[in-house]
Amino acid sequence: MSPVVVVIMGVSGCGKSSVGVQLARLWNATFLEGDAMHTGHNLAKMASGVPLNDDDRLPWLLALHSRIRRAVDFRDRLVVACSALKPEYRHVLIHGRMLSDEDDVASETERRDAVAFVLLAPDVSDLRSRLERRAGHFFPASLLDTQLSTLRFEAAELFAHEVPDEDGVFPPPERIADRLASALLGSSSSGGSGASGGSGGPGTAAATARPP
Ligand SMILES: Nc1ncnc2c1ncn2[C@@H]1O[C@H](COP(=O)(O)OP(=O)(O)O)[C@@H](O)[C@H]1O
Ligand SMILES: O=C(O)[C@H](O)[C@@H](O)[C@H](O)[C@H](O)COP(=O)(O)O
Repeated sequence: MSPVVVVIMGVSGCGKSSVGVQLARLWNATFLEGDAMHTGHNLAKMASGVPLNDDDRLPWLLALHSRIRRAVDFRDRLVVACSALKPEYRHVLIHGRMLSDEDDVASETERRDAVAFVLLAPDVSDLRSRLERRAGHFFPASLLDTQLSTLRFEAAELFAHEVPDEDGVFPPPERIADRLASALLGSSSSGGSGASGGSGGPGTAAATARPP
């Protein structure tokens, strides 16, 4: 199954919302801002400088899962901005529960293939200055380190992994969105899963095709 849902993931300030809005426009999808679905408790906790834990995040991830599930079932394109920092969290987004023994059965694979994860990973110095410049947001720059230490992923989980180019420049949101949209439109017209034509090198949107 080609992707129906794209989750733009990564730590705070990496550009999830900026890329997500533009990708949704180009790919003709609905955009869902994950932060809009946090509980008041979670927002207040982060605003007070305390990072969320697994228990705080679970209801939020389940709420996002129900939107993702509906999009997959109805094949309604959806782009979601969500930190999705751990493999366990991404599993909840796709399947609506934590990892379990049943996870490798064929029906689960189809659902997994319908959801593409795109990791945005600017340099830490870039992230820090973006967060320090971002006025009026509930998320304090002081929490960036906890986000970076919580983030875990394997290349095979990702549809694309965006990093700075060889000159250390992170691409603008428009360029990332453009490349993602081309890869997604290519993957749906060819009927295949994952991105096609990526070089696999750093800085390449859609560089990492999902394994079959
Ligand atoms: N690719 C980019 N290059 C430079 N600045 C960016 C880029 N993407 C986002 N920004 C800026 O970084 C800040 C955080 O972006 P945002 O999209 O809100 O990130 P997130 O949703 O991941 O927290 C904003 O001020 C935004 O304008
Ligand atoms: O899982 C979490 O700890 C939060 O979701 C966190 O990752 C998110 O980043 C904040 O909500 C800040 O919002 P932005 O990511 O949009 O800056």
